[in-house]
Amino acid sequence: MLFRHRTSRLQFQPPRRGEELIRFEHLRKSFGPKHVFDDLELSVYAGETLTVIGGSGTGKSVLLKCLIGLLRPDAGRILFEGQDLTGFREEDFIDVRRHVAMVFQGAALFDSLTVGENIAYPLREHFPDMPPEELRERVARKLALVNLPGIEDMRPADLSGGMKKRVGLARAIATDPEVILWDEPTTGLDPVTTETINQMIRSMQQQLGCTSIVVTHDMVSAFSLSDRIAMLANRRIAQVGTPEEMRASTVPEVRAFLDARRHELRTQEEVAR
Ligand SMILES: Nc1ncnc2c1ncn2[C@@H]1O[C@H](COP(=O)(O)OP(=O)(O)OP(=O)(O)O)[C@@H](O)[C@H]1O
Repeated sequence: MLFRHRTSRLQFQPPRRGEELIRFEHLRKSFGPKHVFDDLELSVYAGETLTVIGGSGTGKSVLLKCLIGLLRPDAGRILFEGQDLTGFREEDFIDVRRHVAMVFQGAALFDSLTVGENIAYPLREHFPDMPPEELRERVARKLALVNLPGIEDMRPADLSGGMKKRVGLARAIATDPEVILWDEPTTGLDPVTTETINQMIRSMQQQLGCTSIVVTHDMVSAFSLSDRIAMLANRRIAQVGTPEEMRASTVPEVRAFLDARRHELRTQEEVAR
């Protein structure tokens, strides 16, 4: 069933898999004297999982925040489905965030609300007319999708770190976004929970056809999850390519970054053998 939502400036036609969905064009961003991006260019295609890697402070989180309007670029354009978001007002970004959902590093759940109320929150915001039974049904469906059925009445304080991340994901996908942004989804998790979260990222792509942009320090996850990997260095994208292309890279910044993490990646290959 379709529900009324606020008048939208964003005209969104779901793109076909493989079509360009997002383009960062000549992006510049500084904080005072600190230049984070200088003429950054990057395209993201519908249905792909793109991982953004790079050293600490290279602007991985800033890139995600610019896309959903939490930060504004100084110059350049961000095209979403061909529409330039840089002229959007704060209220226009509410609609962008219905299509592009961010799963925050710390899950960022409201502790005073139950799990069910946390997941219902964005639905109430975007679909004020949705009847309570439809709300309940959608919340239940999203919890089932993250393999946590029936925990609506629990409180965030009673959940493990991995469960919180999955509830954070259920809330992020409550509005059926086309794009999911993952900010360090596996940081601080043990290997088993890391694999569970990685499976979630894959299943969002396979079951829902979502496009994912993943920011991570975890090279093992980056290489196992991604259709493409983009590396940020020196205020721009140093290279973007498939995991195989990145492994074989001769771009100096990429080579140096990956060589410094050779041990992590070698261990992964040994485990895979
Ligand atoms: N709101 C802000 N105000 C001032 N400086 C900021 C702000 N947000 C980010 N920065 C600066 O921009 C740079 C890039 O930050 P960002 O958080 O995107 O890095 P990152 O690549 O995600 O790093 P990490 O891997 O350590 O999380 C950093 O130097 C950071 O201090």
